[in-house]
Amino acid sequence: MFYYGGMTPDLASAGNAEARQAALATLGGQTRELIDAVVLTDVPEDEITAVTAELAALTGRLRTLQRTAPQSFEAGPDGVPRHPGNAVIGSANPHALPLIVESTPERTVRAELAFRPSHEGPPGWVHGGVSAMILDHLLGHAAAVAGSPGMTGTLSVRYRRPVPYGEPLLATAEHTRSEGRKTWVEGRIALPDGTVLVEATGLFITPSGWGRSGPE
Ligand SMILES: CCCCCCCC(=O)SCCNC(=O)CCNC(=O)[C@H](O)C(C)(C)COP(=O)(O)OP(=O)(O)OC[C@H]1O[C@@H](n2cnc3c(N)ncnc32)[C@H](O)[C@@H]1OP(=O)(O)O
Repeated sequence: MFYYGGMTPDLASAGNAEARQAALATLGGQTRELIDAVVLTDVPEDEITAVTAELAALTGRLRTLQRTAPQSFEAGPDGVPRHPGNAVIGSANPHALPLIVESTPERTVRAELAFRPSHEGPPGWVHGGVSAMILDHLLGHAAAVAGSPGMTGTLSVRYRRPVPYGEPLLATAEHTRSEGRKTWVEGRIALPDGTVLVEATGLFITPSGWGRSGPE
């Protein structure tokens, strides 16, 4: 486990910290709804202007006290690692789906997901960079589950078919081999019937000084 710090000591204490994380996750979820509403809105222009003014006021309230350090990366009460600020899995990060990654007994990983309208790239389809980001994280998680946590060295993505948003999909990944600090992983995003839409292979490097759980 590693900890970036960033929370004041009183907030980091027990139940207080849990309640705060829950509140931040709720804020993150509401903001995701806002982002999609903005992307899809068709209200009249004067309403857009009025909402924009209200949002500016809300943004100002949140900016009155801002963290200067990243969110912590730590185990939750259920023992599952969590990183609320992460762009892929972070409950408190509106950019995150958030992806919920499960490990299998075979030490592979899987995540059920549905992209959002805000992930659009080509009209009606998901942006290729967003698919790559999801696979990057999932492959990294697979390397970690296999006992070789690391940073992405290379990521190769093959886009087989356009990826829809708003539909259930399944992402899976598994470790293929390791040599010293280098670990190769592969994964894919597929339709529920198994049709592969995007597949990726990645090389993850365990930086010197990291243990089997990440930075120490
Ligand atoms: C559970 C959570 C999952 C989270 C997943 C998140 C994934 C991410 O997004 S990580 C962020 C994106 N990646 C990065 O920012 C990485 C930036 N790069 C770095 O920090 C460093 O270059 C790092 C850590 C990859 C390698 O640094 P370092 O440990 O000094 O490696 P170094 O000693 O030079 O090389 C070790 C070996 O790896 C190889 N290698 C290093 N970098 C690369 C690379 N990019 N591509 C291919 N091979 C590489 C070297 O050739 C060497 O091989 P060999 O042992 O055969 O000679």
